[in-house]
Amino acid sequence: MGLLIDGKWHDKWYDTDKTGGKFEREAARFRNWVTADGAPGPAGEGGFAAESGRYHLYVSMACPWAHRTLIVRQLKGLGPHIPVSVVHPDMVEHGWEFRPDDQQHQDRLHDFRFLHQLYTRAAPGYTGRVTVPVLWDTAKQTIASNESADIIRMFNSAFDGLEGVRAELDFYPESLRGEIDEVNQRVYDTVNNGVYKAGFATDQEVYEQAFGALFDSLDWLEERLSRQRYLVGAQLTEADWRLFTTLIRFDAVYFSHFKCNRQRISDYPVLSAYLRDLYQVPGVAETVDIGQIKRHYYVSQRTINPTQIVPVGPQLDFRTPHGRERLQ
Ligand SMILES: N[C@@H](CCC(=O)N[C@@H](CS)C(=O)NCC(=O)O)C(=O)O
Repeated sequence: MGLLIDGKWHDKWYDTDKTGGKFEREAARFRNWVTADGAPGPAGEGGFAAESGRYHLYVSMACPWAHRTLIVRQLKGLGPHIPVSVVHPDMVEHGWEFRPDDQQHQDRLHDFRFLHQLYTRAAPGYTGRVTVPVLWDTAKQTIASNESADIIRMFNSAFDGLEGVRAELDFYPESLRGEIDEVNQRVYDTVNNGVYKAGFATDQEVYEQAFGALFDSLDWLEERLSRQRYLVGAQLTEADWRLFTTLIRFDAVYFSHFKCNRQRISDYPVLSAYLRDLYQVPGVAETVDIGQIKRHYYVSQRTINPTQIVPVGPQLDFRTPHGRERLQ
């Protein structure tokens, strides 16, 4: 675990001393937008046109932010157009890395050993964290984006003109944008990032605040989802996929490792059925790897789990009937 400073790797844990024990997530630095014709998007530069085979997606199966991009890639039918490389779940002294002797965890594009090499290829003097996901542009030889929230929006529409892409599936429909943005904001602050705020806190009060906000939001979601099948109504949107990647990790990791232990998702009747409903959407289960998820958190985050022992439980079964069709 570390970061690049002026293009050099330093092995350092997050510094929460400067922020009173609070974990503050660093903003992503590469914020260009892939668009259908290469016109500039809401941020960054133009010239990133959606072309088959041009972009390569780097992910970790463990990372909830990368997971969103894998789900939208899968559901939109972008697999044949955007190949993927998967880093090894252990993120230790060199940060995210590939394992040349392990088929599943190789850099299929550059044959790099470490993900930080990709960042310095894009920006030799880069200072900042080396995070997944990364959307690499083989034409410009740079990182198009390393912000998952942006990448899922690009995947949602920019590639719609390519063969086999499911243009009819829209996870950010115009008419629902206001409501989606509103839900995303609360879910991001208190749930997606909320579990990290609790888990990485180095101050009791800071932890308790994050814990309180997290469970207030989970209670709010439990109530909201008792009336409607999905977060903004009858239609699946990006808001659901953004929540899903935290919920699916919750009982296996966040409950114990991040001390988010007021209750498990399986103790919430509505949220647990909702989680199974999303898991059972065709294509989604293939993006979920609980083994890599557990391995990553318990082995990599040694300040929290110094023994690096990975717990054996819990028993999880997301395949049982969810009964949520009746809310349609
Ligand atoms: N804003 C980024 C955050 C990505 C992120 O923080 N990824 C984590 C993995 S779950 C990471 O790579 N962390 C490495 C680090 O912070 O050094 C996004 O949503 O794309």
